[in-house]
Amino acid sequence: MIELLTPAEMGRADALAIAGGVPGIDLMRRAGLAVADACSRMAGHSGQVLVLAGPGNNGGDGFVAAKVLRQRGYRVEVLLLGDPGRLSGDAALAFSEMQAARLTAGILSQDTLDRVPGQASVVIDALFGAGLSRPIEGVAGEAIDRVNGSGVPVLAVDLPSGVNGASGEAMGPAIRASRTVTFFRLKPGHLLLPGRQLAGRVEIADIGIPASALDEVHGSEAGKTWRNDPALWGPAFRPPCLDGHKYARGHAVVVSGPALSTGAARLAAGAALRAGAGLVTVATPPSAALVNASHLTAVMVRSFRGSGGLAEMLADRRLNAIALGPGAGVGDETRALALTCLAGERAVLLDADAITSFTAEVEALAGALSRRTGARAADVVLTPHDGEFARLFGESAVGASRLARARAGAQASGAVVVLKGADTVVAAPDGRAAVNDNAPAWLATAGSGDVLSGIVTGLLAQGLDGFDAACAGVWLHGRAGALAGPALTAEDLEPALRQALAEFFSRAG
Ligand SMILES: NC(=O)C1=CN([C@@H]2O[C@H](COP(=O)(O)OP(=O)(O)OC[C@H]3O[C@@H](n4cnc5c(N)ncnc54)[C@H](O)[C@@H]3O)[C@@H](O)[C@H]2O)[C@@H](O)CC1
Ligand SMILES: [K+]
Repeated sequence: MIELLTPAEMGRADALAIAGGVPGIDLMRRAGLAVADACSRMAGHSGQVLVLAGPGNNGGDGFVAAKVLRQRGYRVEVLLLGDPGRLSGDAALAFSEMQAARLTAGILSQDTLDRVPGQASVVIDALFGAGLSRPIEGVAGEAIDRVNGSGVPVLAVDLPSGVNGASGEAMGPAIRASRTVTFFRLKPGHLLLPGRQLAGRVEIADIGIPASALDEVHGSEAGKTWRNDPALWGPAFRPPCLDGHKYARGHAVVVSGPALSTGAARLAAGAALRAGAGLVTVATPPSAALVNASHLTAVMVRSFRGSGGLAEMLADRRLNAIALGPGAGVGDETRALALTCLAGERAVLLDADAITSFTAEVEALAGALSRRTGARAADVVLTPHDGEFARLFGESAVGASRLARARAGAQASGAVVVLKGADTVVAAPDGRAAVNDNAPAWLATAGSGDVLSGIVTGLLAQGLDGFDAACAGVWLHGRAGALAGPALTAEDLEPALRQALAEFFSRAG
């Protein structure tokens, strides 16, 4: 279940299920039951539950849950935002079924705000879900502030109210939930920040939408979106064959910076080797050759002079993946090296200074990419963090969500874009995208990005395509960070990567 559906796609999946003969009220009853089950687990055998219900179908799920919880013996209070007479469709039906079970609703207003959260041991947030269309204001916003300030555990229905399901952005006040029950598939807003933090632990409930609906709705004009998970890229990443040769696993090159900035390239090179590249060479300017050579053992060192020298080295077609950027320095020289890397039939990763060397000149980069030929023409990966992304693509892209920005960047450049952050997004030029959620906060440390570049380059050398290598690299990097644990440094990631790979291969069988 790694597909992510936007609220609009989810609405179409609901509609397809209904058109296929599953009544909408049945979907709502199953949704509400799943919410009631989650609430029972949170509240224990007894307790008081406050249900905040909105005017749409999210509120409808809340009415079903309220009724079920009441029947289970909980004390339940329902406060409805708006006029019950204006409820319509399945929500109106669920409201009357709740009333038939002798549970009435109060109206959420200034007069009833002091009952929020009152004596409740759990608050069910059924104000807004997929239908949130503007920032929450007025009494609903005040109720959200009161709930958030109370410390009472909150169970959100589908999405924490106020969170945009497509982007994870908080549109005005937003519920801070301890748990969220969503339906059929996760939404991008459950993984993108701040939505991920506001949703708490997310559970996915099956409400009877047939899997066939997924084929029709997942991946429309906006492209497919997934949670970054081994299920996405695992099939493309096989362990070495018993009768394999190291040359079959590629030869990665990492370009070193000058004498005083060589550590980044060595971190990347070590990670590329650990990720499984058969051979790894650090390509170094002559001034840094000695310092690189004195620190490297399994990784080879070769010196080159300027972009002409690098082009000569790269004439060896066995060098099938190259990384440039970590410690490279910003300027014309790095830019020329990047164009040299791109002008050949090999996979290329550009990071850090290599990206910044194209500041506001994405057309120059895109032009070089468009001239690429051969089987690996599309295997170019850019790994910017937010600042580097803004420098390359300009401020205009800054307002959009990280998912939309990464997609726009991939489309504008023609490269796979890894927009790094706590919620790293990987996007391909054709619109495919994956959102990563396994990286611990400890991973934000000096040199961590260099290790990521190395892992991705090592995977590119083994023949993974740009999107798979980027997704796998980001996931393995996050997993290595989690295994290395608190207070990790970039040096700790390489041994932890070994453990992450061992885990992955043992699960993949
Ligand atoms: N048949 C279905 O479509 C199903 C829907 N389900 C539930 O239905 C939800 C989606 O229902 P809806 O599409 O009705 O949307 P919501 O219930 O999320 O909200 C829509 C209503 O809120 C109003 N609204 C939106 N933003 C507002 C704001 N900031 N301030 C005040 N009012 C605002 C809209 O005008 C509309 O009346 C899902 O999140 C899920 O919980 C589930 O019951 C499963 C089945
Ligand atoms: K909600």
